Amino acid sequence: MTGVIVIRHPLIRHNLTRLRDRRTPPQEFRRLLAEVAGLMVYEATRSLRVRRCEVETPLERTVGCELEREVLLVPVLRAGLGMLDGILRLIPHARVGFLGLRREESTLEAAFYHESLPAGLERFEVLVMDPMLATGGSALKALDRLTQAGARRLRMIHLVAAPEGIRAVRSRYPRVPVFTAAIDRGLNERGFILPGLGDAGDRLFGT
Ligand SMILES: O=P(O)(O)OC[C@H]1O[C@H](OP(=O)(O)OP(=O)(O)O)[C@H](O)[C@@H]1O
Ligand SMILES: O=c1cc[nH]c(=O)[nH]1
Ligand SMILES: [Mg+2]
Repeated sequence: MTGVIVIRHPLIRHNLTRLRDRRTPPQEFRRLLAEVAGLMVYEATRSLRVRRCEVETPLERTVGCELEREVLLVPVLRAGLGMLDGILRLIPHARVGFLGLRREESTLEAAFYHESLPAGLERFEVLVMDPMLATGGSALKALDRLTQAGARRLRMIHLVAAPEGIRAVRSRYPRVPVFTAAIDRGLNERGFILPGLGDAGDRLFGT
């Protein structure tokens, strides 16, 4: 599928398996999720544009490069928070915005309950993070809101994606790349990803 990048690094695959394991407790789940997110961001930011700049070394002036645009990280609450620290470790100068979305259990419809975004989203490279892409309803709401607020350069980063969610995002946002560590088989009747890893938010926060 074009625009969908499955990052299959051995360390990511190893840790993802630990995250899938039902016996992994919240403390370990949190650590592993942050670690995998950090490993994924290297690939997810590979195509960020840089521009030439000059730098003075202790010995002489030379040419280097710097990121062309500011980076904005947007974790989708709650589960996206589990990816934030791992990504911030690699992009410490990034700004951070938040979108709070909760999927209603019976309808699987996602509803907003929080938003905190900087002004002038046009100037950012926006990296939206959420470990789970299931029906795609939450991702679409997040993308709709961010584009409505002016974001032009967006990329999604997930841990586990269902084909249903990928199709939903790619059909409405064909130019937004989707990075994931795995594409799973599909959804069960309650909208959970199979085999998946269960409810990421609950496992992260022990609820
Ligand atoms: O693709 P979808 O069908 O919309 O499902 C995916 C969403 O469901 C989960 O969040 P949830 O609503 O459980 O909130 P939480 O992170 O607070 O647990 C997950 O973190 C995604 O945001
Ligand atoms: O499998 C799923 C689907 C939605 N949200 C989750 O946390 N897990
Ligand atoms: Mg949840």
